[in-house]
Amino acid sequence: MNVTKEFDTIAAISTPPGEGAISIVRLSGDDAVKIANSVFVSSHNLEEVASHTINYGHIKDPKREQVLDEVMVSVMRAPRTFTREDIVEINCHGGMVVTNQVLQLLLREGARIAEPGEFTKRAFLNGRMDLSQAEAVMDLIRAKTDKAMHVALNQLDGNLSTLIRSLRQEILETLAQVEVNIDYPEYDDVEEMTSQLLKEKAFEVKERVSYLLRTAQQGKILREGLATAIIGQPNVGKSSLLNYLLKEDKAIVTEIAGTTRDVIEEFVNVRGVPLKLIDTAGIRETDDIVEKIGVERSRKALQEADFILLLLDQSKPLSQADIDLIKATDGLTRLIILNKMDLDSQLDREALFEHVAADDVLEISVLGSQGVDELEDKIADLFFDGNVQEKDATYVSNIRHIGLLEQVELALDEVVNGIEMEMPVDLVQIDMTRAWDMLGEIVGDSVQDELITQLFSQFCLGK
Ligand SMILES: Nc1nc2c(c(=O)[nH]1)N(C=O)[C@@H](CNc1ccc(C(=O)N[C@@H](CCC(=O)O)C(=O)O)cc1)CN2
Ligand SMILES: Nc1nc2c(ncn2[C@@H]2O[C@H](COP(=O)(O)OP(=O)(O)OP(=O)(O)O)[C@@H](O)[C@H]2O)c(=O)[nH]1
Ligand SMILES: [Mg+2]
Repeated sequence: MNVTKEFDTIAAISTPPGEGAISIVRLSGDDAVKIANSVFVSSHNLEEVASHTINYGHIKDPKREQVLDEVMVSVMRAPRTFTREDIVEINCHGGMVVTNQVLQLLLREGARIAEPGEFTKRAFLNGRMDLSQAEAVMDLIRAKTDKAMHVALNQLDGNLSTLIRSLRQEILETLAQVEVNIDYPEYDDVEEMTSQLLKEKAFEVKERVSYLLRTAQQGKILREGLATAIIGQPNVGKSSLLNYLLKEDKAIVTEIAGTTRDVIEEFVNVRGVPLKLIDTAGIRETDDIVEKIGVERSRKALQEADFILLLLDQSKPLSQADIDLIKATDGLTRLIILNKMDLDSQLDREALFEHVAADDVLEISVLGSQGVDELEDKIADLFFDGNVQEKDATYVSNIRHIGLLEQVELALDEVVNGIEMEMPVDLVQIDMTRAWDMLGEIVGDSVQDELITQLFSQFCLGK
């Protein structure tokens, strides 16, 4: 780790902007206590209070003899703190004006405004957590469902780190053994033995990396939500379905075809699967300029979606336009939904099954709340393979981690191939070492300064 450590004292407002009951201004660094004390008026002297205490008093601008706020101030002495530095947290009354003035005062007294994520960055640089744990802090804040939260918490606990470290350790031991064999060849067939060892280990580690990558698809969905486009012709009930799943009247529903003009996105949790639901304008030929743009956006949403709910109105005959949409979504992950089952059927099922598998078709009535439970079951089944998820399973959900693991997989493949092609051991060693390096990047044992800077800059201010 060669990111230069800075020990100046940083300050930021760590609570969300706006009105609240309390807001917290946080300081971290060597001078945190001194700076806070210089603006704190109280019977407690912060430089003398016991660590991990909270202390009542007032914040006062020493130059202007003006009291800014009545506060509670926590003092936490290094190293048993979040950043492993001295931390002071000033609990202000939760208004933006007062809180900002307190912050300004601290900056005047010698603190520097923190960059986004800088507190967590210090926790990382000071060795309190590794990179994947620091990334989990952000995931935790952004988690949109229980499951996503569990994945993040699990990663914050260091479970992914432990797994990655054990893989690294195994590679390292193998590489060490290879060195020993090369330096002290006791047997004639040492070359052969060494190759076999490398091949076996590369294979073993690769299996485990591949397994982790298989969890990634689900992990990514848990984190970002599954982009799910509701498409179909005008008036089939797309917006009605969105509202039903959301349990909220979000989108406008009318009996007029062409009601939805723009793409509407909403996040909804369906049996633990986080869906980013996208309601679209009904797709049809039209001369209306606004509707035309809407239809174009619908087609774009269709292309970008991970998952498609194609709605048909079963109270109408199957039209060429329906068939066109069925064809356009062929090969994509989709469900065909026949809506308006409360009405008499006009849709020829046999004609439909010429184009789609019966298994992919579901009959519902949004208005009559029929079949929607089955729809939710089906969505959950599709994404969790019908298995009950282990609550504590370790997922890889971070795109950076996924990219690195894919490279590790490739490097390990090269090891296996290299040996099968009887390449010299020292060349194969290079690939094995590369796999070790890239695993290190996940936990941050070997990363570039720029990457660290870039990663933490995505954090919230004050975190
Ligand atoms: N007011 C406040 N609430 C907060 C935080 C914070 O910084 N301030 N956190 C920030 O995100 C989270 C809590 N995370 C924390 C993690 C570690 C330590 C800490 O002091 N760790 C010490 C051990 C402390 C002990 O055992 O007594 C250490 O690791 O050495 C503190 C907070 C959520 N709530
Ligand atoms: N009978 C019946 N009517 C329904 C059902 N679902 C929706 N509708 C009605 O169908 C009409 C159109 O519904 P919307 O949800 O606006 O349809 P849409 O697909 O979003 O239409 P556009 O936005 O115009 O593309 C409304 O009058 C709904 O009340 C259903 O299951 N049964
Ligand atoms: Mg609509």
